[in-house]
Amino acid sequence: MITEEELFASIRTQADKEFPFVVYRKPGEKSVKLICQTSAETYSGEDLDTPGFVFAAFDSLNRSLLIPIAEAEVFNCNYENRPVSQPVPPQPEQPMPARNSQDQIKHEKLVQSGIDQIKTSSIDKIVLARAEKVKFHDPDPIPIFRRLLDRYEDAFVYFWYHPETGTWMGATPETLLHSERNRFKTMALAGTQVYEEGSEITWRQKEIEEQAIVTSYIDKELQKISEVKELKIGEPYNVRAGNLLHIRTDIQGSFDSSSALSRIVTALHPTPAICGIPKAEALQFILQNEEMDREYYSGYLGEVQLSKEVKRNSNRRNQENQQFASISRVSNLYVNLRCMKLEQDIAKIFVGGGITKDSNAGEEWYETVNKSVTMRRVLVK
Ligand SMILES: C=C(O[C@@H]1C=C(C(=O)O)C=C[C@H]1O)C(=O)O
Repeated sequence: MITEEELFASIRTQADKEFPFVVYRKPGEKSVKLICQTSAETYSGEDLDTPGFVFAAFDSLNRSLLIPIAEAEVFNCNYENRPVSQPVPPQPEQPMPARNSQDQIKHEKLVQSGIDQIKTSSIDKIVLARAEKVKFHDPDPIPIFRRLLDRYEDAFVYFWYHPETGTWMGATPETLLHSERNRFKTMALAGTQVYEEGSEITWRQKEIEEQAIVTSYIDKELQKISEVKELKIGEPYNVRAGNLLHIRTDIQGSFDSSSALSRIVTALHPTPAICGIPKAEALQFILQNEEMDREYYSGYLGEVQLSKEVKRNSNRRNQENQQFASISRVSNLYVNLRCMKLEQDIAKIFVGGGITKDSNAGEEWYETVNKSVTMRRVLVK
């Protein structure tokens, strides 16, 4: 364990060297982990077989990067969240985009073309995104990362740097895959509304359906993988992510061969929560129409095949509490949402939303503005 001061000093030292690193905290945990690569080398993370931390782009044709544990120093720190003043309803500290801005006109046009495409094709859902450029005042990324840690306890909060990708940060509510030994968990997350303290939560039919089609699509895709067994789909429930609420269904199962992990990830990514249904057609529409490179936004990131020591009690009589330690392999991958790329004094905040035949372009614009609040809030002086 290192102290908070040591943690931030180590990040600075590593950043000065311009060697790859990632520092992150998993949802609901106190411990912040820093993984510092000991060289500037580029390693590929495609196989999901080498223990390390992977950072994969949205478009699988682009490179997936890895910081291998064998090539890195790892530090852990118990981080004490500092209290945040949280105005209700939350007020973003950065100015919101102007009404009828160029960005708004452009995004609404894109969404409308998505709706038209859905109405005239076999596509059910397309997720369309944009990047919002926000100027920030303090070029030092560490205070921004600390505010992310303080504000978003229930998210996967990270700060990643690699010479190949530049600096990225995010606080994502979405798990792509957790796996331990031969068991895995994933989730279907969709539907968005602004969280308002104390008010009763109701969803429109459109949002309920949008989330349900994500669940059944994931179910169907996983069933196609022969190594996947014991698939269980939970009931949908509400989850809060910063200033927003979403509908979530938990999905779990087991697999019976070690190579199944990368097959599951290939089947899931890009999920219908960030790409669409059917996947190939939605992807093609996105790549042809979004007019931006998503880069690592809506890609995935996280721990791959890390060793975890598991202590198990022996069941044998007369050996009370005798423990056996064994090592299991654990992966924790998240979808890279509510994230931004930091370039000098400009933060590029990436935000998107799912479009179905019943969507409205104006509402979709506001959904992306609301989603941008997660990152705007931490870009203060
Ligand atoms: C695409 C994003 O979020 C995804 C899309 C959602 C939606 O369409 O309602 C909700 C949660 C996420 O699965 C994003 O945050 O950029």
